[in-house]
Amino acid sequence: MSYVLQVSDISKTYGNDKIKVHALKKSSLTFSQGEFTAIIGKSGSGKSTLLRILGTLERPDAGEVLLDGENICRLSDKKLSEIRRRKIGFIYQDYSLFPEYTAYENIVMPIHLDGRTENKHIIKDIMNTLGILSCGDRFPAEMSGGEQQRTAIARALCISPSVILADEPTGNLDAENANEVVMLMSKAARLYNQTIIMVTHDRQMADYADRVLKICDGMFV
Ligand SMILES: Nc1ncnc2c1ncn2[C@@H]1O[C@H](COP(=O)(O)OP(=O)(O)OP(=O)(O)O)[C@@H](O)[C@H]1O
Repeated sequence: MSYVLQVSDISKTYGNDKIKVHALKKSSLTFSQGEFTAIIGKSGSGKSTLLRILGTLERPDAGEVLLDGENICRLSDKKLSEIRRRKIGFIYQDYSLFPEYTAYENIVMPIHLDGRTENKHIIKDIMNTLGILSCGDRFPAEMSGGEQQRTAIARALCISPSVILADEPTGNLDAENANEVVMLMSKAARLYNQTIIMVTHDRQMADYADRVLKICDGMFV
């Protein structure tokens, strides 16, 4: 079976000779195409460290990460930024939208930054799926938190990345909006066969995922 992401024996240690924090300890995981995975664990268990390594924002001290079969731990910074642009979608707790651009402009920004032109039909289809078709001309300040996060999800989906990494995507939302956002992520994974990995504190949010992984002190249990 081929996997979108294959993580083998990765370790990450922070600190110096006196104080060492083993954030990840020889962790191995695989992620399949179209699978929506939730990663849960207590504060400090290593969730964000893993997501940063999968997102090529940090390198592990040992082990390897294969994205579409390519070891992303050994690539140059230039190649990594290309991979981030084309193969990885990011969703953050604070939405990270540009306030001076409309929802539509925010959504298509990664395509434009890559020097390409968007297919308007595909963008409209994604916006429709996420229930934000009517928000296209609005600025982030004119949208609710839920609408802003759905815009951020559309932005991640529109490049059809190999994987979407979502770090506490519901952290700033009330219960109703949080449920809706995660339900839509689950729907998008199915509809677009999109691999999504979500880190969350919230066990209830994790229930929407196809698979829940628990991390404890840098190890998956
Ligand atoms: N840059 C860093 N320098 C030193 N220690 C770090 C650094 N980043 C993370 N750590 C430590 O590594 C461990 C794992 O941190 P990480 O941020 O991955 O946990 P987390 O599960 O995402 O926590 P939270 O849910 O609070 O965000 C923690 O003990 C943390 O203090």
